[in-house]
Amino acid sequence: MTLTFQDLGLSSSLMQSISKMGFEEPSPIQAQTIPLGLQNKDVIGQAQTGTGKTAAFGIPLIEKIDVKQEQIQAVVVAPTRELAIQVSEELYKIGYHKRSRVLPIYGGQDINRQIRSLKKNPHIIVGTPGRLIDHINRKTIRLNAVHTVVLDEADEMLNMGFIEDIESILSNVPSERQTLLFSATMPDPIRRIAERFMKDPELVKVKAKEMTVPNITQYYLETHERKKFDVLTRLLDIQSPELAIVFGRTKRRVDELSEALTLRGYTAEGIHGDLTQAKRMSTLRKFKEGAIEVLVATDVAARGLDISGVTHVYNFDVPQDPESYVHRIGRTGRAGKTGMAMTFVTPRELDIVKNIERTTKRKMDRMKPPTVDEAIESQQQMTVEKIRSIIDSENLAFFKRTAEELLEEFDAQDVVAAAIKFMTKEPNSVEVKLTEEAPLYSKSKNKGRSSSSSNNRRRGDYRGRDGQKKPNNRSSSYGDRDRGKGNNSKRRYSNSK
Ligand SMILES: Nc1ncnc2c1ncn2[C@@H]1O[C@H](COP(=O)(O)OP(=O)(O)OP(=O)(O)O)[C@@H](O)[C@H]1O
Ligand SMILES: [Mg+2]
Repeated sequence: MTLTFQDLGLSSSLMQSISKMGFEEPSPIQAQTIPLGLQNKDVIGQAQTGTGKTAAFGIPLIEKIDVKQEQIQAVVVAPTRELAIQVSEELYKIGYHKRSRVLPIYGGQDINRQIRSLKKNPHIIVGTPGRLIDHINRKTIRLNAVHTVVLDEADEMLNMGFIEDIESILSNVPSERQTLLFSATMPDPIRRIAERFMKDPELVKVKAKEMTVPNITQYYLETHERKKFDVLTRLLDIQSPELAIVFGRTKRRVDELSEALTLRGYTAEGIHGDLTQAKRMSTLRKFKEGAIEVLVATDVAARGLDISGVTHVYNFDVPQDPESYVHRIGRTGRAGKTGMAMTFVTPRELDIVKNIERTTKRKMDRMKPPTVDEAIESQQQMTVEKIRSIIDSENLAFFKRTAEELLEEFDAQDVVAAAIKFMTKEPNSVEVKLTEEAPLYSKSKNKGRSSSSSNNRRRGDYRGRDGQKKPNNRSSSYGDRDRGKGNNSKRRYSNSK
């Protein structure tokens, strides 16, 4: 029998919130972490992307909040502003009926306004390390009543150079506390933090044969650097994703790709660490609302992002290492939904695919780059479907006389063919500029080569949050067989079974 949230002995106000959020049953990491959290045990949690780690710590954390006590009782530390916002929104929803107060605290926001918000006695704060330290130093935050600390995406905080800040935060909260740490990997510095600052932590590692969830179908396409862009646009035409994320290796790449896609008639925008906070937020908002179909991003920019409705991930440039592959494709196939991931590799990069497959213990299927004809064919197919649905649903009386006239003059087949041609998106060959990237060499072959995107790994990169997407009726006949399955309003995990 599967465990229910009821079995976990949650209070009625939390049960109410959880059911309003549409969660039917706990995900595996939740089933294991929530009881430990409620027993005040320290926990180190590791689980696949998109499997509900936020609620895994959020539910016990909020259960333990005493709303009558007007003090900060829990601190969640997250690597970026967008992630801090995303986590605090999820905690707000979980604590909605309990009326617990959550405040996100991050850099780039007016500090005086934050100080005023802090005076309103939030029960929980979710902050980025730098800004939390700032408030600790200014003594504008009182942490003496904190009984729970959560470190979310600890390895990412390490990558971003926050390790000392985290140590300093942990030294500033009462030692009689519970600490929960979530990390995709456990490099030594994180292990040391666990040894130094945690009490007998219980390791909750959701056993998964594979690092990636099974509901993402994974493909690789062998293609030459110069052909990648055409392959991408053909795939976009054929697969017609609802929302797609295209990953590029560098910031320049992201800028050039989003510009090139726009020139070719796609609604695309890019996010990376050099853009202003306001710009990144507005781009993410548009993407969540469906006003942008294609989001082009660097690895770090998209980490942890929980955007519902991302159906396709394209690795325009092969990812640096297996971990970044796992995080990239993990932007789709979240909460049990299905997704597709396509990784472009140049012939010299084929080793990297092998290496990823070895690490994730999952084979990628080979997909042949589509030809122009296939792209046109599928566009035609879409036109035909459009015509079918117009015939089914619309009153065409007004157009019939003209149709008769045309049919008197021409052969029926010619008339229909002309109409299909007119309605079908022609392949667009507007010239675009893309600077070539050198192939990435497999690490095992070429140790010590510095990573070309490491300059993206810096403070203040960002994430965003789930949103609703406008309905999109486009459909296609190729490559997206699983699309839309599982997008029902009840949210259920199927990837654990
Ligand atoms: N029990 C549940 N049933 C259905 N949906 C859930 C459940 N728990 C969480 N979700 C939803 O699943 C989505 C992914 O959750 P979350 O962002 O916490 O994943 P994560 O494990 O932290 O992923 P990442 O490793 O990418 O950070 C969210 O939209 C969340 O609301
Ligand atoms: Mg997360």
